[in-house]
Amino acid sequence: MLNLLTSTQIRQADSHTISKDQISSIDLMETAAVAFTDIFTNQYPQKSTSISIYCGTGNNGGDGLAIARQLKQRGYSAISVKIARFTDKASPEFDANLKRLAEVDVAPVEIKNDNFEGENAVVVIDALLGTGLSRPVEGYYRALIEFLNKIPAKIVSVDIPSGFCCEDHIDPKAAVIHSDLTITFQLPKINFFFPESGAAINRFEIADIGLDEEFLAGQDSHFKLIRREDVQKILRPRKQFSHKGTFGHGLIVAGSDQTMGAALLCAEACMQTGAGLTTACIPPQGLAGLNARIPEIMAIIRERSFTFTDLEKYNAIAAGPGLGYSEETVKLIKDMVLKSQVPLVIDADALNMLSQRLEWLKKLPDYSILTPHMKEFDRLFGQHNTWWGRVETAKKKAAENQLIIVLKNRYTFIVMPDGKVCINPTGSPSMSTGGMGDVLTGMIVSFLAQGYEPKDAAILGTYIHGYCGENYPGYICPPSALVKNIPIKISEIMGENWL
Ligand SMILES: NC(=O)C1=CN([C@@H]2O[C@H](COP(=O)(O)OP(=O)(O)OC[C@H]3O[C@@H](n4cnc5c(N)ncnc54)[C@H](O)[C@@H]3O)[C@@H](O)[C@H]2O)[C@@H](O)CC1
Ligand SMILES: Nc1ncnc2c1ncn2[C@@H]1O[C@H](COP(=O)(O)OP(=O)(O)O)[C@@H](O)[C@H]1O
Ligand SMILES: [K+]
Repeated sequence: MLNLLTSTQIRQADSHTISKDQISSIDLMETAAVAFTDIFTNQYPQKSTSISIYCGTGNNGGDGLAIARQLKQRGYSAISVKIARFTDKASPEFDANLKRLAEVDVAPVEIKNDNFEGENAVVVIDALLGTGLSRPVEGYYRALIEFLNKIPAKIVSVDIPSGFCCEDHIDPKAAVIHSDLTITFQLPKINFFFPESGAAINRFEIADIGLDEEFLAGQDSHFKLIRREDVQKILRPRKQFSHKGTFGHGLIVAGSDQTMGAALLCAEACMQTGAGLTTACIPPQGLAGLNARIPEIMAIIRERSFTFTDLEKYNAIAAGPGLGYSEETVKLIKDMVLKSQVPLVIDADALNMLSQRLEWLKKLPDYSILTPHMKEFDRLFGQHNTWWGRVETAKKKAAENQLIIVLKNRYTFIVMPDGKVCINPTGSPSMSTGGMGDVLTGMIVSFLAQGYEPKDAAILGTYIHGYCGENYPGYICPPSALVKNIPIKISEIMGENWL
């Protein structure tokens, strides 16, 4: 997994690379400017595009000046450079690149107060402030950021949107550039994955600047980004001499009168993800629908006051999707919490029951997996004002109770009992439609049934769920369509290894 680092750690990686590779800071800046320009010119190939580059006087501004020179040398003809000269301080690399700007025919304009001239460029490159941000942005910088956010130009930020805080709580009132594209150096920054960054980070791309990989991987960090190769390493091919018993039996306890679809989606996801057998425990009204829609699934009919007498025959159990919240369902889930010998996947209504009975947290089998969305999470662990706060609480609760918490969002956080937070990069807004979470639960329980370790099942389920959704060729991805794609998408990820 990719180790995600704080700004301080990235700065240390800069210094380490500079001393280890015996390159100068100005050379590293040049590499960064070239890497940025390569991506930028791919996005905006039209050389007549009018581009205004706003530079601060630190190293982010230094990058901006080097990028201006690069663009001009590559034939971009309508380049203007604006320097926000709000203090007398300037970094040596900024000064050096300002001198080098004379190599190309660009005369920078200095901005010294908030008397900004109109801006008509089609693209603005934002090189005002980078990871050196040490306090909230106020005064002229704030005014300039607010001014740029109002103009119609597309904004491409260098490294981070100016004013962006790379880790810890995000202040919604902070002045920050609203970028259309951020071209970030070496690693995505931790807060790129937090929903509050949505206004500042629409989309990001990574520019490799050659920092020492071993040093980056060796830094202490809780945050890891899941990559395709991690998932490929975990997935096992299905063996030749196998049979349905090889791939486990998943049980789905779900469904009620008005939400039977959740049970069907969850059970089908379990089957399509590869469990050898899937049984859905549903009320009698659901049986005809289940048999008609998914003949592969077996059913246990849940009459009033039903309890399990044979829980041990299942390799993995999920509870909650569309289950309903009644005295009987509470009794059923309590019984499972107390009796199950295997980790449970707890979702939806079962999570809501848990939030009223927090004493169950300690009683759940170790490595059980909770899959809350934001509202379910807050119902469980209290109201939170920030996602950073939510992740901190999740780390604490996962450790205290030896649980895995899959906190769902655009980039789902999988919080492990050891405090590690694995961030899932896959998924798309086409997946924001009811029933999507039920599919995720079915996929996770399926991987558990097949014998994957709980932490691997959570990673595989979440990554592949998002992968299926982001590759769906449509404006929305209906969960019932996603489910049908799962087997093809798993073999696509596995490549030649799928059999
Ligand atoms: N050699 C290196 O270290 C490299 C640095 N790079 C660039 O350097 C950037 C970091 O540069 P710096 O550390 O110079 O920092 P910045 O360019 O982000 O900021 C520099 C100045 O802004 C001041 N400042 C901080 N917060 C402020 C605020 N709220 N309001 C007004 N002024 C504020 C600081 O005191 C500092 O003088 C990265 O984001 C990246 O763009 C890249 O060129 C890669 C190589
Ligand atoms: N914009 C998005 N980008 C990526 N993934 C998304 C997006 N919207 C929803 N999802 C994914 O879809 C699932 C929705 O789960 P949930 O809210 O529990 O849905 P439901 O309760 O309707 O089944 C989560 O796994 C979430 O990560
Ligand atoms: K910037």
